[in-house]
Amino acid sequence: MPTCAPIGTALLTPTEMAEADRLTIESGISGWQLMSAAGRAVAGVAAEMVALPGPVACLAGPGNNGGDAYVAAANLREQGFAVRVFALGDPERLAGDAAFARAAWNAEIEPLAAFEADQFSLIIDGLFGAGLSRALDGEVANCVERANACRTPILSIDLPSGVAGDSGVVLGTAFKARRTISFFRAKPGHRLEPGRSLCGEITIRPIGILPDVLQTIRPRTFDNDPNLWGRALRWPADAGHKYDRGHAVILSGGASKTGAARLAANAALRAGAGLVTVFSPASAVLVHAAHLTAAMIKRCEGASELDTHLADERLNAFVLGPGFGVGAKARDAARLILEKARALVLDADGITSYADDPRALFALAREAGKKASETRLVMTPHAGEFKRLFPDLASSEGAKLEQAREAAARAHSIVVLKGRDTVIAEPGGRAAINSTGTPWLATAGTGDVLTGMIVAQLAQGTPAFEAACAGVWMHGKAAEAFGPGLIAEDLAPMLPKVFGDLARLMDET
Ligand SMILES: NC(=O)C1=CN([C@@H]2O[C@H](COP(=O)(O)OP(=O)(O)OC[C@H]3O[C@@H](n4cnc5c(N)ncnc54)[C@H](O)[C@@H]3O)[C@@H](O)[C@H]2O)[C@@H](O)CC1
Ligand SMILES: Nc1ncnc2c1ncn2[C@@H]1O[C@H](COP(=O)(O)OP(=O)(O)O)[C@@H](O)[C@H]1O
Ligand SMILES: [K+]
Repeated sequence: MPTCAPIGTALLTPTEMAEADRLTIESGISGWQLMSAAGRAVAGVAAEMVALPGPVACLAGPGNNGGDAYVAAANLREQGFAVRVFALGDPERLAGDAAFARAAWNAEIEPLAAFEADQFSLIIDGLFGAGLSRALDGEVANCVERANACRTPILSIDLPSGVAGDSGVVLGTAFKARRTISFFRAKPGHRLEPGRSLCGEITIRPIGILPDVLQTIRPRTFDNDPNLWGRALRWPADAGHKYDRGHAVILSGGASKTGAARLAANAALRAGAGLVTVFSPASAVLVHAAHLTAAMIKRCEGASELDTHLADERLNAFVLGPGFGVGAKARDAARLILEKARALVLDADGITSYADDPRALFALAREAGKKASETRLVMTPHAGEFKRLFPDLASSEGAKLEQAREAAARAHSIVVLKGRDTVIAEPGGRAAINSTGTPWLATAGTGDVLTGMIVAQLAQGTPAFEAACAGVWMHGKAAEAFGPGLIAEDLAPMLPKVFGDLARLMDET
C-alpha cells in the first residue's frame, strides 16, 4: 500500500495565523523579518505579472497588510519599476513593523482619494488582510469598485481586501484579484466561495514561520487532499479476496426511478468495493437486470425483507436516497440499517424524508455511533437538502464551514455539504474543504455517483470522515480528468486514472 504523510494540509483562520506569527516571533525570528520576506515575495509575484517599468500602484492600509505593501513597493522600485503608493488613513499613524516598512519606502505617499485605477499596469492591494474586522464602506468601497471596473490586473496581498479570511464571505465589497499571494498556509477564505473566486490564482509562500507551530495551534480545518486521508484509504491486498474489500448495498427506488441507484452502484464498484448489490423492489428488478453486469441485484420490497437481508453481516455499507422516494419507507430503511450499526450514506430523498423530524435521525446516528464506536452516518446534502434538516444553521449567512461543523456535531454524523467548495465535517470539529472538480459537475446524477464513491471507501473499512473526504476528492478528480461535456455516467470510468494519479502522489510524499 502506498504511504502518505500523516498530517493534513492545514488551513489557518486569521486568529490561528496571528498565533503562528506570535509563536514564531517568540522563538527568535522578528516580525520585521517576516514582513520583509512577505513584502519581497509580493514583489516577486508582481514582477511576474507586469513588464518593466510598470507603472504599479501599491494601495496600503492601516495595518500590517499595508506594511507588506510598503516593503513590496520599495522592492519593486529597486527592480526599476515606476511605483506610486496610495495610503488609506494617515501613514504617520502606522505602528510597529508597518511603520518600519513605511520608513523604508521613504518617498511620496499619496492619499487613496488620488488613486486612479486605469493609469496603472498593475494594482497591488495591501489595504486589509487577516485584520479585516468590518464591512468596507465609503472611500475604500468606492476605490475597490473603481478598480474592479477597470481592466488593470490586481494582485492581492494575503486576501482580496473585503474577503473574510475565516469564511470567504464578502464584507461590504471586495477586490476581484487576478492573483493572491498569502503566506505559510492558506486560510479557509481562500477556499470557500465567494472568496475562492475573488482570489484568482493563489500562491502560498513560506516566509520563515516555523511549521512546528502547528503542533501548538492544532488546526481543525484542512485542505481536502490525500495528505489528510491517504493513509486511511484501503488498497487491495496482494493476496486479498473480494470480501476483504467489503460488500456495498445500494437501495433502489421503483421501476421508473432506477438510474440513480445504478449510477451509485457502478461508481461503488469502480471506487473499490469488493461486491455491490442493488436492493430493488420487485417491480424494478428486471429493469436493473437489463443494465447491470458486475453489480448484483436482490429483491427487497420493504422493511421486513430488508431486515432479513441485514442478517448477512458482510453487507457492511449502504446508500439510501438517490431515486428512492420520500417517506416512511425511507425512514424505516435508515432505521434498520443504523440499528444494526452498518455504515450508511444518506442522500437526496433519504435526507428529505427526515425534514419533519430531523432529531429522530440524529438519535439513530448517535446510537449507531455508540454501538460501533465510530461514526456510522454520512450525509451528503446540497444546500437545499441541508436547509431541510438544519433550517436554523442554513439561515446564518454565508459561513458554510461553520454550518457544516455545527450540523455534524448535532447529527452525530459526517456532513458533506456539497457545492463548488464542498465542506466535509465530522462531529469532533475536524473539517476539510474540497477544491477538486469542475463546473461540469453541475449536472443531473453526479451526486448519486458521489454516494457510490463514498460507500466504496466505507465498505472497505475506511473511517467515515476519511471515506467521505476521499470520495469527494476522487469525484472532483474524475470530473477534471474527463473535462468538458461531462455527464454523470462519465465519472466512474475515470477512476482508474484517478487511482493511478493518487498512487503516484502518495509515493511522492
Ligand atoms: N504571519 C503573518 O500573519 C504575517 C502577516 N503579515 C501581514 O499582516 C496582515 C495582518 O495584519 P493586521 O493584523 O495588522 O491586519 P490588517 O492589515 O489586515 O488590517 C488591520 C487594520 O485595518 C483596520 N480595519 C479592519 N477592517 C477595516 C475596514 N473595513 N475599514 C477600515 N479599517 C479597517 C483595523 O482597525 C486595523 O487597523 C496579513 O494580512 C499579512 O498581510 C505579514 O506582514 C507577515 C507575516
Ligand atoms: N459548480 C460546481 N463546481 C464543482 N462541483 C460542483 C458544482 N456544482 C455541483 N457540483 C458537485 O456536483 C455534485 C452534484 O450533486 P447533487 O446536487 O446532489 O446532484 P444530483 O442530485 O443531480 O445527483 C456535488 O458533488 C457537487 O459538489
Ligand atoms: K489585501
